[in-house]
Amino acid sequence: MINETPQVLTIAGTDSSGGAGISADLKTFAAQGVYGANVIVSVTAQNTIGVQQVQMIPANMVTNQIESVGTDLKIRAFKTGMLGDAVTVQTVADAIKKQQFGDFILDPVMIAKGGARLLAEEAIDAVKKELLPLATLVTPNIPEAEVLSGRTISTHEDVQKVAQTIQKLGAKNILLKGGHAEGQAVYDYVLLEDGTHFWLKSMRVNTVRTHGTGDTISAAITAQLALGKALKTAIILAKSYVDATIREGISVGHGHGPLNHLAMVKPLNSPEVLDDI
Ligand SMILES: Nc1ncnc2c1ncn2[C@@H]1O[C@H](COP(=O)(O)OP(=O)(O)OP(=O)(O)O)[C@@H](O)[C@H]1O
Ligand SMILES: Cc1ncc(CO)c(N)n1
Repeated sequence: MINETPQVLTIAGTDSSGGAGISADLKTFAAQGVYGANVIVSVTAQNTIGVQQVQMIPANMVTNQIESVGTDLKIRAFKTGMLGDAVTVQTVADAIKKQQFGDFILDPVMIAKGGARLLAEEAIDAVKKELLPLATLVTPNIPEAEVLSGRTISTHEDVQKVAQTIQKLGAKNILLKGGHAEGQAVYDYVLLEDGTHFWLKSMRVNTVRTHGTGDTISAAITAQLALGKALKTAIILAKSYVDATIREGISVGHGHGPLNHLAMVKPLNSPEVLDDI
């Protein structure tokens, strides 16, 4: 008998250039060895240079996609990415409360690398009130953490204080990603539900090919939780994965290029091809 394949879900937007959003999530899920389902809340005309257009999907279609997944698949963990507007945030919150999808990783996507808004200003309150309290882990980058907390970050001490403020808003566990800071090392900070914390330090890769790094790390954590890892282990494994996808980069597009999601997949062991034996 075949054991049931671990199944996960992403609820997010598409990126026509294939590097971020749903594309990054599904590639990450596959590379991490889990089965990925996808609920699409928005379609973006986007490339490595910027976001040219955003089209939101109607609320009832978002609800129906979530119900279709819920009535058939056994989702062990799920994540949200770009949610676009307040109606969609509310729709997703209402729909996921009716499901048993396991651990919820909330990636509070707000602004794309090129500067385009992926979450309306008026939707920020809805994310804080409706989604933060439901999440197992929230994964803001520095600007997103500043918006959620209403405080600014310039030092490592600020990072810790901001994470504590976000926890007081109702978030259980926080991964505050440090990619947007400066310096030769990147420091991600994790504050856990029990009040313990740790830093993940890695060397910064000098590259512009960082499109979808946030999507990728949150998808990898989702996958590792579905595979049964404890949260701390899942975060560490996911960080190692995103680091490899940046380090072993590929060359696509003219701007912030995508990651190499297959960085850790070993080349196949090819057979020798013989005319005769
Ligand atoms: N140049 C880099 N070199 C090494 N690691 C990086 C680099 N940039 C980002 N990271 C890592 O990638 C992960 C995502 O961090 P970041 O702060 O860039 O998220 P993000 O802004 O949400 O990403 P995006 O908006 O592209 O999806 C973190 O673990 C961070 O440490
Ligand atoms: C659709 C989409 N989701 C998330 C991001 C952030 O990486 C992006 N650029 N586009």
